[in-house]
Amino acid sequence: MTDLKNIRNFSIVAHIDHGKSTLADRLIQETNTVADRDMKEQMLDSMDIERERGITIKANTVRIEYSADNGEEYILNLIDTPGHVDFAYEVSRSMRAVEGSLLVVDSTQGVEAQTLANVYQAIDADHEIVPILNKIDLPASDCDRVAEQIEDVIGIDASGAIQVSAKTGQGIHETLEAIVNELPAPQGDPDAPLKAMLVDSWYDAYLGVIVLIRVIDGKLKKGERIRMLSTNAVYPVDRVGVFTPEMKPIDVLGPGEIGFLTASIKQVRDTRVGDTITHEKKGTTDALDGFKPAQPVVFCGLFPVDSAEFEDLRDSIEKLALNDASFSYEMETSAALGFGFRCGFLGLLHLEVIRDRIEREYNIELITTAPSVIYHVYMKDGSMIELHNPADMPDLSTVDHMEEPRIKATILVPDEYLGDVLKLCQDRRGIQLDLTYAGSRAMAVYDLPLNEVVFDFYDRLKSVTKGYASFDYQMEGYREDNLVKMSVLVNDEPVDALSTMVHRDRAELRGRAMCEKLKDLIPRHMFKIPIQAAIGGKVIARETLSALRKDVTAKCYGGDATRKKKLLEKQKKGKKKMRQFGRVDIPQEAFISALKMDD
Ligand SMILES: Nc1nc2c(ncn2[C@@H]2O[C@H](COP(=O)(O)OP(=O)(O)OP(=O)(O)O)[C@@H](O)[C@H]2O)c(=O)[nH]1
Repeated sequence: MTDLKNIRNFSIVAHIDHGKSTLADRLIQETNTVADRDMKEQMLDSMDIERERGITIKANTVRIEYSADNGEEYILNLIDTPGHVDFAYEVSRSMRAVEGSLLVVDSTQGVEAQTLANVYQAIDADHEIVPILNKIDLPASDCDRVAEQIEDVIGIDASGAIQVSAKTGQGIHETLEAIVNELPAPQGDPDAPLKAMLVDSWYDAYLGVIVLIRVIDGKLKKGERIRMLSTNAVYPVDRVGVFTPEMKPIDVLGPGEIGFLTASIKQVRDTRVGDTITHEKKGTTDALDGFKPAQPVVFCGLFPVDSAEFEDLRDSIEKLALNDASFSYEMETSAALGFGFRCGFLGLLHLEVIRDRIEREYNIELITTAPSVIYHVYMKDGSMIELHNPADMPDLSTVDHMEEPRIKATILVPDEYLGDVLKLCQDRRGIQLDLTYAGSRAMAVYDLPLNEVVFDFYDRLKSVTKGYASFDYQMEGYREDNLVKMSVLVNDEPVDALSTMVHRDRAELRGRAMCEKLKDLIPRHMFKIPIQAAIGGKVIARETLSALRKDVTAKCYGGDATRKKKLLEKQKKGKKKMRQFGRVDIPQEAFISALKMDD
């Protein structure tokens, strides 16, 4: 057990790509926590997808031993936090497990929307904050300007900001010294009843569920029996340990320490992030401040392209859910797509990550239906339904009114692109709440319907600003609006997987755009195919896909058999990624592409 005054717990907050992971790697390397030969780039990003995409998804932790210039030995616990808006909830709870933050800002770029969102979370958690200006090795680095910006925009003192190059290692020693000298030591009572915070949990194929904890008071040893305060479930502890970053068993975790326990807990769902862990006997009854489980906000259907793979899909989804309590699923049947699952995600990135993993790790080709948010449908009889799937929309005559979820979005953008950003927000039914300037950049705050954002807002924002805008959001509750369900009919058959909720005023525009897109996406058939968008029974847009004149093999005159075979095979292959709706084959990509709006 380490003396409290020699422990420092911290996280790193930064905008994506400002160098958080590189800095963490460098701190680990400088203190020889990992032998140089074992040092892979981005030590903390352990999942393959994370490494490939260069994003940090799950919170990771490392314990660093550091001999400071004052001659004392310190334990520094770093909790790495995800950098993407979808995972804001994970950031907030990791923050509550530590006392300080390094605020990393790329000195060639400046403060971005994510920096703001994360640093406010750190301030909320009462953190001491050490500003760090990274990438000073680059010619475009401008530390004075960025330090001033940190003071203007965030409102913290940046005069002592440390100038660092996580690439060359410059400033790393100063950073370690600042962690020791400027961040506060944790407080806690080793003799009080055990009180530990459940920070995170995940599934490991060998060890079962691993629980990341921060001990507040008391001590935890292997072999003891613990109780989860929220459920009262009791488990015998098999192991306690720390991350170096490999898992290393230790005898006891004391106050102020961050480490893990395993306790033959069967699934991640049995552990609630933010929960209080204590001893079964003589434990504390005083739970940590309220925690709220992460709620999925975006829903979509996942169906196998090949319906024979349904059981494989079920298997993969169950396995993924074991490891990710914020991902929800239930079985769904679609008239068009057969058996599949309706799944809930924290946001679009989360959706993409899960979809990628199913396709890649389990080798199942998927059809993803239009993502939807949760609408509140108020019925004439006074009841309220949470609508997760437009296909389940009740008959309009029974509906009184509907509400949709709203967000508060913060966008930071260089002046010259501001006009395009305002237009984009306007087109997405946004209401401007605030518009301010910091240097040559504008900060726009908008109230926007979540529905208009989940699909491709971020992509559009990046494209109209050439990648210079940054964006962050938080949920703001529900508001009534004039919403309708738009169905799509292909060859007079409704395709439920293409139905979406839209604002009444935009339905025509949206419907027309969708029909035009589908006309390009659906291959021509031997017959004419009408493509229609409708609200209730009323058609609001229509396109016709003309018939194919000739058989693909017709020009072979039946003469060259191999060529004919080749053509047919090619056709078959093309078909594999399609699904049949009535007599029409619709390619997989149509389900997503048809919904992308080109504003
Ligand atoms: N020149 C230079 N490049 C750096 C420095 N620090 C980081 N980089 C580069 O900047 C890019 C982003 O760095 P990361 O450490 O992956 O950024 P991050 O903030 O962890 O990103 P997320 O994990 O997605 O949140 C990488 O290509 C790094 O090699 C630096 O000090 N100088």
